[in-house]
Amino acid sequence: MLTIKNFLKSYNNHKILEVENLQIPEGIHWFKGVNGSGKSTLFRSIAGILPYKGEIVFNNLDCRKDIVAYRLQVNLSEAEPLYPDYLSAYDLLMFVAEAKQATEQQLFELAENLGANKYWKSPIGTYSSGMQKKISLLSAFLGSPKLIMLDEPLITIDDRSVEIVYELVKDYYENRGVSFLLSSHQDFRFERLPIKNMYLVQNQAVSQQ
Ligand SMILES: Nc1ncnc2c1ncn2[C@@H]1O[C@H](COP(=O)(O)OP(=O)(O)OP(=O)(O)O)[C@@H](O)[C@H]1O
Repeated sequence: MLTIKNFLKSYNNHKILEVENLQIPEGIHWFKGVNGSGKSTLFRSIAGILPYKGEIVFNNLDCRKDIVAYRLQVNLSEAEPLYPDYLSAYDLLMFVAEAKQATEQQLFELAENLGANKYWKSPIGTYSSGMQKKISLLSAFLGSPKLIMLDEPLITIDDRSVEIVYELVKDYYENRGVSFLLSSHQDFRFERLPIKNMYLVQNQAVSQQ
């Protein structure tokens, strides 16, 4: 269970999002909203990457107080990942795997599944946007998270990879008890997943649909 209370996020004193009280149960949830509505800001706040006012608690772990334990349970794949050009995805993912206490077996299985092992030893600067996106998606499954946020998971990847992401989400949900927050600015992408709740990010607020 994810609880967000008295949440306020502003950039340069300009309010982006305010959430008085939102309880998100276990399951796969879909966050919709037009470009710039605040979906990435919300996900990055929940991931503990952005400062915010208020309280974010997942499974009794406070995002700011239980820093290490919280981050072992909550993973994020960024919508448009930015990585250093000179690193290889392999080096980067080995580092993330260690931080997330993932086994090499899990890392190698995910890399093979997504086809990332075919190119991951080359520098990231040589990758297409879809190849980078797959590295970001892969990194979000590492370790033993209980909540995975995939921000615009289907943009830039090909149809075959979309199928693989659907299968991974279903597998981690059904067999590992992982909950998911998925975001999309489009209306039609996640119907084939067992979506529990839909939320709309709009007018600086989040409402359940
Ligand atoms: N670092 C920043 N500094 C100032 N404003 C920002 C910053 N990051 C985002 N914003 C603003 O916050 C608002 C929400 O942006 P956010 O990226 O969260 O939206 P989004 O719903 O994820 O959009 P998209 O669907 O285009 O990815 C936008 O108005 C954006 O301009």
